[in-house]
Amino acid sequence: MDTKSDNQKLNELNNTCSQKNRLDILREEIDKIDKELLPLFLKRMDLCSSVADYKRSVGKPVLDSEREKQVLKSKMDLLTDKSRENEVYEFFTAIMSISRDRQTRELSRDKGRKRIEDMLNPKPHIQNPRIVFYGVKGSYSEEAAIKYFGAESNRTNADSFEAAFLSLKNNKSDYAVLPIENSNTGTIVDVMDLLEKYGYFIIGEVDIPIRHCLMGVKGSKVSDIKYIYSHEQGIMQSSGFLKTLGNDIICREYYSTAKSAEKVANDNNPVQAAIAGKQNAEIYGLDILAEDINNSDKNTTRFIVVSVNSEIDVMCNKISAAFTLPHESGELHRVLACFAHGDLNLLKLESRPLDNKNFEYMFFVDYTGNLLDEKVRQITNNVIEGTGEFKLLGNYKIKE
Ligand SMILES: O=C(O)C(=O)C[C@]1(C(=O)O)C=C[C@@H](O)C=C1
Repeated sequence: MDTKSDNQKLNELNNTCSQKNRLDILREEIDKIDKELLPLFLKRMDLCSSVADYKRSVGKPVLDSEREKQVLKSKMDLLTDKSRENEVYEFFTAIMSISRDRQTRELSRDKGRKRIEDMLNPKPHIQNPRIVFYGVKGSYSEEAAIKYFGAESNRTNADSFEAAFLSLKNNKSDYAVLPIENSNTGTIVDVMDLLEKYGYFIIGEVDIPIRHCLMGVKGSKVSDIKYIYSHEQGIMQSSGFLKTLGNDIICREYYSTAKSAEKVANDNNPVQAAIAGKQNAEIYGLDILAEDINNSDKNTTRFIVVSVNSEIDVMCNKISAAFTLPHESGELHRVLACFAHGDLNLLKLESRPLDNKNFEYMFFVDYTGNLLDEKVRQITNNVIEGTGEFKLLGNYKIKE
């Protein structure tokens, strides 16, 4: 057996000891430098926080690429040893990224608080309002508009979600009715994004049961159909039925369910059909080829009523918001604890991937409460403190 001599063992021990001492000495040096760096780093961050205040007051964005280039170049110019350029570049790039994150967080908290103030500045509900709904005549949004405002209401349609927002912006309409969530397929994020972009408010909601039908031109039969048009949600929500038609059918995503019915009627071709709500068959003169084809008979879409102004009053009992979180463990738990400790019931929590950050999410919440109530405002402010970006979307009355 190959055993080590005592000398060998002693040498190894000495080596380890001296190596360990050496490491300790080096680490002590690092600690000393870090001690000097720390207050400087904090001071720099505080200055960046003041820069954020300035940027908010003049409406400048956080990122200033030109300034960042300048900062990096000035550090490169200071270097005599050019072989160190990369590490210095990375060091200052990281510092500026941290300061940008802090500025963004601060500005977004201010925005969140400002949004609460805006919400507390309500306007009275408009009598005989002009309504804009999404899609063409016969769309589920029109059905929702009728349910909320009545069959006699003054309605016009918008070809896209954004067109509906523009109609509000240009004072062509008083309220917009738009889909926000489907019980099968979840939140309609584009509408959420537009609410944020325009800074408008949800002032009400209405649920519409979705009962898709397959419809074609007069006299057509299911066996004739080769092309089926519908909104992507209509196709997704009827996937079970579509499978029974076999593989030869081609599904084509179209602007909306009602617009698909209109297209089939206009093309007047017996090989085409549309998936849309029953009322469209009558409106566009089509035959219903199959009824109630959606996967779930509980399929419901929630629509929101949007206004430029908040209409908060004492009857409002539901708050909708969206937020991001720092990507660290326990962050969501901390935010949810704010709702639990404040005794506010969380009605919905849904997460959606963020476009620009892989595997980071935007959380959508609905919770009970009225922001006229000081306690609810306090809890909402606590939530804002714990989140990255916070978007308050509305405070309104839960549908009857
Ligand atoms: O000078 C600014 O505008 C800052 O906000 C500071 C700073 C930095 O950390 O140096 C941060 C973000 C900007 O993109 C540029 C520079």
